[in-house]
Amino acid sequence: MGFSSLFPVQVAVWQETIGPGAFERDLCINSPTGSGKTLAYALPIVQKLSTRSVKCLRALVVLPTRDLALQVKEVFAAIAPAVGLSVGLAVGQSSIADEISELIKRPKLEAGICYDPEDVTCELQSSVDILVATPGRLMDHINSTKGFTLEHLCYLVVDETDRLLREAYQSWLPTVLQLTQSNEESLFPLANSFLSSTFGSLKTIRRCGVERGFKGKSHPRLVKMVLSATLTQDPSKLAQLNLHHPLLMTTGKRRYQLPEKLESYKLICESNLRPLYLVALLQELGEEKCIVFTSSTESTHRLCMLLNLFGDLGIKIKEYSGLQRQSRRSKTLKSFREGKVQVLVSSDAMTRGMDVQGVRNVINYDIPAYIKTYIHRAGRTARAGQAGRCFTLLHKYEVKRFKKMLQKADNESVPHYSVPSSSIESLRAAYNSALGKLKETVESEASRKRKFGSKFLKLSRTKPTDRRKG
Ligand SMILES: Nc1ncnc2c1ncn2[C@@H]1O[C@H](COP(=O)(O)OP(=O)(O)OP(=O)(O)O)[C@@H](O)[C@H]1O
Repeated sequence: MGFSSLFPVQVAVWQETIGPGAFERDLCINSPTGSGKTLAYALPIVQKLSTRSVKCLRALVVLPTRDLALQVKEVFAAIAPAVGLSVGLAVGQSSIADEISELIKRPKLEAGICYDPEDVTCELQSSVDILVATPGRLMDHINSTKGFTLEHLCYLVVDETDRLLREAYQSWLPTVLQLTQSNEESLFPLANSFLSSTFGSLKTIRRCGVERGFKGKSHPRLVKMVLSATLTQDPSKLAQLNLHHPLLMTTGKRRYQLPEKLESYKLICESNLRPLYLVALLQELGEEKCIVFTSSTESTHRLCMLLNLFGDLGIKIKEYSGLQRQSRRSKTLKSFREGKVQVLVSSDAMTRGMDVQGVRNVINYDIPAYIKTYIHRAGRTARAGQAGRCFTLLHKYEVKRFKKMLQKADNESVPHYSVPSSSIESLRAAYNSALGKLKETVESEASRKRKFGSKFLKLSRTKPTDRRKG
């Protein structure tokens, strides 16, 4: 991967997981954004599994979003094949049939014999040793994919833990924990009957020893690693993970820590002039890659439209938000990675975990509501020991709240950043004209939506089959 040495969190996790006494405890890792947490768990898992002799699903990594899962899969894909391990991906908004054929090995067809997918007696095997998944699609496979089993699972990673614990996603966590509990350690004596009735054909109760590929070795339980840059230390929340003598590994005394080379600035302006200040700031930053965060998908959409109506700013600006289709988002992200787009206007869909090389600046167009949000947004820059800047646009009445919020991350003073008033004045005419055009665009969008809505309503009053097509 071109790395010459390990980052501190990678060394610390390696020492805790490899060698005598390894993985005696589950690990809770709280380390700043961009500090290399992905490789910190990927390396020991791949190392540990490198001696396995039978292919089956032994490591599961769960992440909250599809783009994040893709990113983590790439990290595993860079190191796992070297020791003969395969990595799979289970994420929403992609064909489940294609995914199943990637994840499950069909029995070899002998001449003249056809494979019957309904035949429950035929043994299906996993094609992958490591699976990177989002919770929804993971549950789809658990509930309905023949041959998909967590019976052999040795490692469970819950990345962006605090975010994943907040969202229940069809009870994915209790389900995974139930399915991976060995019989003798089961707290639920009725688990077998519960599972067989709840999950249909599922046959995935854990057995120890041979089936998990650790004959004669000392790993009878499922090892868990949970990580975040803002990991919760609330025992009642962590209890959901049923951790085994958990060990907290953290970089500093504080829960919230910003990257060392991050510089935070505040830019004070009147609320109605924020777009002007933003444009002036973007012009100053030139072609440096930048992410502008807003507080909602709606304001992301409008702000991006407004910026693009400003006339030729000489910067390519695109929207990235939960309002868009996944395919559109992925395309935008690719262009941003490749440098074809310089500015992304984003809702919080982008805040967690995304790693894009060369992002030098982050701008909070709206003040984040919580320090956690600030940390994850700002953490899209100043990654991997690089320098980066985070600007927050504030009304003067918000300054006190902002200061208090940043104190939680040990950031006592945030300097002012000012843009020359001449830049603001020179942009006024373009701003007024852009506002006019924005009004027209928003109205025409709304009328298109209304038309589409009434068409959809008409369709929905016809046959149910037509409705599905609509
Ligand atoms: N040992 C290393 N040497 C140099 N670069 C590294 C090393 N390990 C990881 N990196 C790079 O550091 C960047 C950040 O890594 P990663 O995405 O794992 O951070 P993270 O701690 O998970 O951040 P976040 O909390 O935002 O998800 C990536 O671009 C990765 O390629």
